Amino acid sequence: MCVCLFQYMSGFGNEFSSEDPRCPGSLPEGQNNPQVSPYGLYAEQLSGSAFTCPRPANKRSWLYRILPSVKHKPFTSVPCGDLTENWNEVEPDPNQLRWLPFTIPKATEKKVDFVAGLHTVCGAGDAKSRNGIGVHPAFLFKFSFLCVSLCLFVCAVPQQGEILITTEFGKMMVEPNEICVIQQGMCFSVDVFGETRGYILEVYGAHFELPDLGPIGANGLANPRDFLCPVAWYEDRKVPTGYTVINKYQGKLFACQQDFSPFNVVAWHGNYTPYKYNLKNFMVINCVAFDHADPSIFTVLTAKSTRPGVAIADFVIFPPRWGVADHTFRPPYYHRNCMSEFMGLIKGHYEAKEEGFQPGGASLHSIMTPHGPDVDCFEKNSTAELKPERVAEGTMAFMFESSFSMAVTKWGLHTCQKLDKNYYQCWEPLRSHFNPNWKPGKQ
Ligand SMILES: O=C(O)Cc1cc(O)ccc1O
Ligand SMILES: [Fe+2]
Repeated sequence: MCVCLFQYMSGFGNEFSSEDPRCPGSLPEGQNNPQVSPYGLYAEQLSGSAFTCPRPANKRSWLYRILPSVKHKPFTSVPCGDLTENWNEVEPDPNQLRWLPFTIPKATEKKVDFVAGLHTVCGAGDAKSRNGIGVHPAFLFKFSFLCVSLCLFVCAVPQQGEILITTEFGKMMVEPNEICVIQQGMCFSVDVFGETRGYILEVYGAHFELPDLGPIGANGLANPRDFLCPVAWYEDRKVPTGYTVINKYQGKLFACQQDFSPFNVVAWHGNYTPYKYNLKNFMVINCVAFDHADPSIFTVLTAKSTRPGVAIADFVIFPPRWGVADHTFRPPYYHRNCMSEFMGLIKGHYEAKEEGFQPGGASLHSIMTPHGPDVDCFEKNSTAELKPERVAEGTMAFMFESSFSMAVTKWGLHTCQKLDKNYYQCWEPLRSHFNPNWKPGKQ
């Protein structure tokens, strides 16, 4: 475990600025492109939105670096392993799907780095038209140096083991129950300190935003001040083997070599940055009268589509909270959804399925596929005394909810060998309680 302490700046989408303290004055004052930048640095812009995007959606950062990113040898294609964007590998499967915890390679086995540790389980859409998503459970043991520059927006959810993410903007230590977002084009590397597992959501063409709060008011859910962005940190070193930068481009991986560290940014400013967020800071809104509120009240981040209110992907959590609803079946309801629901469990037990859905595992309930509480949950909660009680204590389940109809990959259905073939059986014992002689007020 790494005990280094890192510094962060707080806020969501702020205009941040940061200088590595070893080089005071490295950020040019009053302009972005001085004829000669302080300390002889190169100025480089990273655009996260079209130049012409309206101001609230306009994102870019200026990086002042020892050498510019352009100084690299040509990219060549490298194997993608289990990372895919081929959504036609297997026949569509509309069933409720559940996976047992994905296996993490053991310390004795060969090292698995971040890229080799990614396995696409489901997704949809197309990176070329920049409309779609991919879900990649990640499990790896040891890190070998790699830099990854991705053409997408990545939301990483570590489930076991902390991950040290070095980016062009600085370093972030992200532990389970925290999430981090790396944005399109940002170069980063991942260090792990033992057996590590997590979930990655890749969004091809939209930024994650905080959801609107509507009638909730100005505060609540994920508050902007709880998002943390790294501070500038650079290294000026060469390694005999050179550096490999892996680029995910149009759904495929490419590698290039360069003889200097890509983490050579001495100072930067802008509103396009990586960030992390601790889920314990989520200010939970919940029903205090009756009925079960839709899980959209637990949305941490949303990547909006162009249709109002319809997300390419929402990142939703099921945090510890009080359940107090009167005369109500309190757990999730039975439902069929026009959205796809991919769920994972960071820790604890999920309220609708105390057993079977395990930390490090996953489930997928596709568009209009019926799902809901298992039989134990239904029977228990139909007769439970409705006193105020803590729900999901010590638990953190999450959902990637998407308007895309997701395809499951060959890896997800077969190769991983983690598909729980008996999942449907958790609803089999549900029996009819129908009583045709039922009279109002007599039950
Ligand atoms: O299916 C699930 O378990 C997720 C979910 C939870 C909830 O409280 C309401 C709807 C929903 O899809
Ligand atoms: Fe659901």
